[in-house]
Parts: sequence; structure tokens; C-alpha cells
Amino acid sequence: MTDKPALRARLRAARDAFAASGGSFDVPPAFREQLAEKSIVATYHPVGGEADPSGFDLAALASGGELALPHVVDRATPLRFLHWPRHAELVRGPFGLWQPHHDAAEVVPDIILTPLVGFDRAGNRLGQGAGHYDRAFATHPAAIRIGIAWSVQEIDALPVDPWDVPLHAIATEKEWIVPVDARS
Ligand SMILES: Nc1nc2c(c(=O)[nH]1)N(C=O)[C@@H](CNc1ccc(C(=O)N[C@@H](CCC(=O)O)C(=O)O)cc1)CN2
Ligand SMILES: Nc1ncnc2c1ncn2[C@@H]1O[C@H](COP(=O)(O)OP(=O)(O)OP(=O)(O)O)[C@@H](O)[C@H]1O
Repeated sequence: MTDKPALRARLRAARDAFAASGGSFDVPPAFREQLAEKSIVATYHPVGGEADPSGFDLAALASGGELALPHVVDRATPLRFLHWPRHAELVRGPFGLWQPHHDAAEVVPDIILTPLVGFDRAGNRLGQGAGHYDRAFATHPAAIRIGIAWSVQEIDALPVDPWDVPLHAIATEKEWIVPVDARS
């Protein structure tokens, strides 16, 4: 299967079925190592069957880091990462998201944790299709890009478009995947 909309439908269904069966996540040691030097972590507030990144959030705070959340206006407008003191009140946004108030401080993330719809072992990513993270990665090329997903969201090879920016690592409930091209 090569078209993104069809893959998205299939992988969302696999994600939601897996999440409903009660998956859980440990924070990979390799993520903790990255926190030594990287302090501003853009996380996300999970919706539906998305894997919950709270363990990553706590690890970032425990190492002295700060959190940010994406703020979205609509499909066409690029997202902004806004500072989020954990437990600060969130406001309901589009797509059923919870996000910081629009006048929270904008930050430049060192690490971007990205919820995935799908992924492959080469670090290619399938998202929601609005291009929010594609554009954020283009705006913040120095940030470390870490995808978070359930293992059932993996496929052999995703179709790749010219604007797709590969991930540096993918965390699932089973493993920490570092694509060959992202190894140093
Ligand atoms: N938790 C979370 N926050 C996020 C994202 C995300 O995917 N998940 N985003 C990712 O870019 C950005 C928001 N952009 C989005 C763009 C489109 C849709 C969307 O089409 N949602 C579908 C249902 C999705 C599903 O079941 O997976 C919908 O509302 O019908 C969602 C978010 C930033 N924040
Ligand atoms: N750097 C960019 N600047 C402007 N538009 C972009 C950029 N990158 C991607 N886009 C647009 O965003 C859309 C992304 O579609 P695609 O199906 O690849 O999204 P996706 O893989 O689900 O990722 P995302 O999570 O970013 O939505 C395309 O219409 C593309 O033209």
C-alpha cells in the first residue's frame, strides 16, 4: 500500500485497537542520555489511542529541562511551541487537542517528541497529514526529532515525499529504534 491516506486509516485503526488493550511505556535510557545537554523538550498531550509521553516529560523535568506543547490554530497555520509548566491549565483547541493558552511564551525546542500515526525503520514518519510537524521540523532543523508510537504502527516502508524529514529515533513500548542514517 503506497498512498498516505489509506495507510493513515489502517494505522490509526491498529493504534487505537492496541491502545484499547492497555499498552504501557517505559522511558528508554537512550532518551535520558540525550537530556544531559538538551533542555527544552516539546512534548504532546495525547488524544485517542496515541502513546502517552508523560514518562518522557517527567524524565525531562527531572534532569532540569523544560517542557513545551504545540499550539495549533487550524490546518493551514504552522504550529508554535509554547512553554508549558507541567500541570499549567490547558485550553481546548482544534482536533480535540488540549494546548497552552495562545499567549504563553514561544520557545525553540532542543528535542521534539512527535506522536506518530505510522513509521518505518528508516525513520520515515506518517503524521496527521496537515504538515504541522513537517513544517516544524523545517523551522527547527537543529532539534532532535523523536517519534513515539506503539509497535503495531510500524510498516516495512512508508512512501516518502520531498518535504518529509526523517526521525532521529523512534520509541515504542518494545524498543528504541535508531535508523541507520541517524547513527553517528
Ligand atoms: N496529541 C497530538 N497533538 C498534536 C498533534 C497530534 O497528532 N497529536 N499534531 C499533529 O500534527 C499537531 C496538531 N495537528 C493535527 C492535525 C490534524 C489532526 C487530525 O486530523 N485529527 C483527526 C483524528 C486523528 C486520529 O485519530 O489520529 C480528526 O480530528 O479527525 C490532528 C492534529 C500538534 N499537536
Ligand atoms: N516545509 C513545508 N512547508 C510548507 N508546507 C509543507 C512543508 N512540509 C510539508 N508541507 C505540506 O504539508 C502536507 C504534509 O502532508 P503529509 O501527508 O506528508 O503529512 P504527514 O506525513 O502526515 O505529516 P505531518 O505530521 O507533518 O502532518 C503536504 O501538503 C505538504 O505540502
